Amino acid sequence: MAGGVILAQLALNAAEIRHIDASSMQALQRAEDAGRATVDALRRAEASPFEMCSEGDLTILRNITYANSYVADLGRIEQGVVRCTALWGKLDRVTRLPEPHYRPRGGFSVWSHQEVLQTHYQSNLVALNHSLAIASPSTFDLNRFYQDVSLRITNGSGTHTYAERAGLRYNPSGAIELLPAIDITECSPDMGLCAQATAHLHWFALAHPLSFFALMAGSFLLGALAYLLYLRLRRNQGVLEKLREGIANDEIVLLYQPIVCVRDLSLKGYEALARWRPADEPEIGPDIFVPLAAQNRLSTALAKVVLARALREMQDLLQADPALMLAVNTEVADIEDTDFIEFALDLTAATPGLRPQLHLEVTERADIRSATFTQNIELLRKAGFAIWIDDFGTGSANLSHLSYAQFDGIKIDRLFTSALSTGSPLRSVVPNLLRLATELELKVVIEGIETEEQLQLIRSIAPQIHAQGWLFSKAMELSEVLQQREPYTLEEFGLAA
Ligand SMILES: Nc1nc2c(ncn2[C@@H]2O[C@@H]3COP(=O)(O)O[C@H]4[C@@H](O)[C@H](n5cnc6c(=O)[nH]c(N)nc65)O[C@@H]4COP(=O)(O)O[C@H]3[C@H]2O)c(=O)[nH]1
Repeated sequence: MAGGVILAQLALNAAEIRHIDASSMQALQRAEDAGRATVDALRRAEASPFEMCSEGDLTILRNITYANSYVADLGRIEQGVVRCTALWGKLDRVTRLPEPHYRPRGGFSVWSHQEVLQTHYQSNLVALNHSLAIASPSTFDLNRFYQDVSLRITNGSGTHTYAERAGLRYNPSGAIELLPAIDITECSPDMGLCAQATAHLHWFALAHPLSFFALMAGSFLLGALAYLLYLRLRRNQGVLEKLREGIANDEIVLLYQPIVCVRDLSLKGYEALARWRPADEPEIGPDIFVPLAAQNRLSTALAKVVLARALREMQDLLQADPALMLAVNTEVADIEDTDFIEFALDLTAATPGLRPQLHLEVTERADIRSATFTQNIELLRKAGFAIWIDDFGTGSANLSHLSYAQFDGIKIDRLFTSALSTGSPLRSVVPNLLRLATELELKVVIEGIETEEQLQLIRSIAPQIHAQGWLFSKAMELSEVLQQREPYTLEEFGLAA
């Protein structure tokens, strides 16, 4: 904010200095014009062939005066006495001129009009031999220049002032004069004239109060925005650091949601769903921390702890029932990461027989298609893992995926499941996806079964597929899974065998 005000102040003062300089240049130009015109009028008057103050002479003086806007009157002087003027004619009263105030080069004499005639206005008398020019008060016309600048027209040495005018101020009260007055003088040596312009520099805040307050408000807003941005970055960095520590310190726990066969509702496996339980803080859902990890190169670290924990917690169940599967979520970036592939192979090196029971579900959060992805899918499948495409049919996981690599199955997103029993235009998507899966020999799990009606519909279309959803169970704590509840029955859900 202070920087903005200082810049505005500097800009204002630079503009003011240019303005003062321009004022003195303009005033000097006017003074030169007036000087030349006066000299010209006097020389022409001197050239009059008529007797001094005769009718002919007065006519000549009048004609010169009419044609010259800088000269108010032209007269004749003899031995220091004014004899006549074009305006007044022959003078009865003797008007004796005092000693000239100033004698410029070329035989001229200059008086201040006020000194000679005690007029209230400011002007000059200039004489050359027998001729006298009475300048008009507007000869130097200083009032036509910027009103805020003080102007003074002088002779070259500054001893005679031809005209002067005080400048108005932006800040007439003049309460604050901490800033200096700037004085710029321009001279014309040929004419023996100088123009001096003076003005005080102004405080931006007083000269432009509205702009000042707008600048203050703008700077304040910018500052506040920058501060908020800083806080946000710091908070994000804080959360990220916490997540990094949370992954390392086993704060990522897993819940398990059952997956059943649609035909007879027999239990086919579980999907491991991660939760972040930071110490002394409320649980955080995967919708928040999974994308955060994905955006900050923590995805693989997360995938590793999830896979390791899932295997550690479910190994006994899997070994007890080789038909039971365990789905674990991964990102495309994890599959592309050699570190994760090696980790998965090492982790299961002692129990390779469990690999076909481990279903790695791949979710794509960014559009990444690489040769590494395809190669690693092949590698994992060769090693025995099953690879599934998660959220199939949604924007990020679609048909084009199937061309990258060979997959074992697709998970149909719950978006389409909820459309099944409504008048939604998406209603036909599930039957179409099922046809496609059959053609491509892909296994299918349909997600998000919430109602008996949806289960019934699915059973009528594709009894061979598997399903998961809140109708059967929400994601459960490991302790519940290990209690191994009674198998689901068709009757339980109002279905006939
Ligand atoms: N409304 C409704 N929802 C149902 C129903 N049945 C299951 N769900 C929820 O749908 C999500 C299914 O998981 P997903 O599609 O893999 O979607 C997952 C997955 O993409 C991601 N995720 C979860 N755990 C992990 C993980 O360990 N690693 C990675 N990379 N992603 C994970 O977070 C997403 C959300 O997981 P959750 O919040 O646990 O949400 C789970 C589950 O609780 C239902 O009948 N109705």
